[in-house]
Amino acid sequence: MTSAAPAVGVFALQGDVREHLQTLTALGADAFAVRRPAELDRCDGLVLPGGESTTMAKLARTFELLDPLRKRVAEGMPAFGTCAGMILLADRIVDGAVGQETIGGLDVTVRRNAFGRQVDSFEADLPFRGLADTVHAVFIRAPWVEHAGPDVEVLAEAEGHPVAVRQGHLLATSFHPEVDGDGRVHRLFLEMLQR
Ligand SMILES: NC(=O)CC[C@H](N)C(=O)O
Repeated sequence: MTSAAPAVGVFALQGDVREHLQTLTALGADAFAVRRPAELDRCDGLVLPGGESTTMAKLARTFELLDPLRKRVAEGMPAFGTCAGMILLADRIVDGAVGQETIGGLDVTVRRNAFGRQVDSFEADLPFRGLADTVHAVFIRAPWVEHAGPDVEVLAEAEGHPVAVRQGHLLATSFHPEVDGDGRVHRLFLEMLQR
């Protein structure tokens, strides 16, 4: 990094927080856990990890983070959601829990647990737009993008459905680049912070 390390929070009320913190730190970011609004205030950008999206939304509501998160994302703070994090960034959910809330911002409809129970978890090497080599993608009860609005750029697909998307300051993957990944997708996100 040429300038000061960007302050990148990882939503840490639930989910695979540690893997993201390690990946971001290895790439030179000032990475820290976000559990309170004051920690969110420090963020130049935010990662929403994998986990369980209904639980994450409920906890965010309980800990009075949901509305501050919506506000920061709506104001343009870069955010990167992986798996459950993608669901949290989506404007619309298919097969969500009744009344399931999201942060929103990404003009997509995501289908939860889309790849079906028989393949709850799988791995694939996927071409990824903007990256020279394929990305090793680990899917764990993953969503896919069922419908994407006109401003959404599809970066990767699996089984004919978008599994990595970008829209302006928002990046989301159905899979877990923080697990078994090489940091290239996180680096892409850190580049979005420099703009
Ligand atoms: N690995 C994951 O993040 C799974 C997401 C989970 N199926 C959900 O709906 O929240």
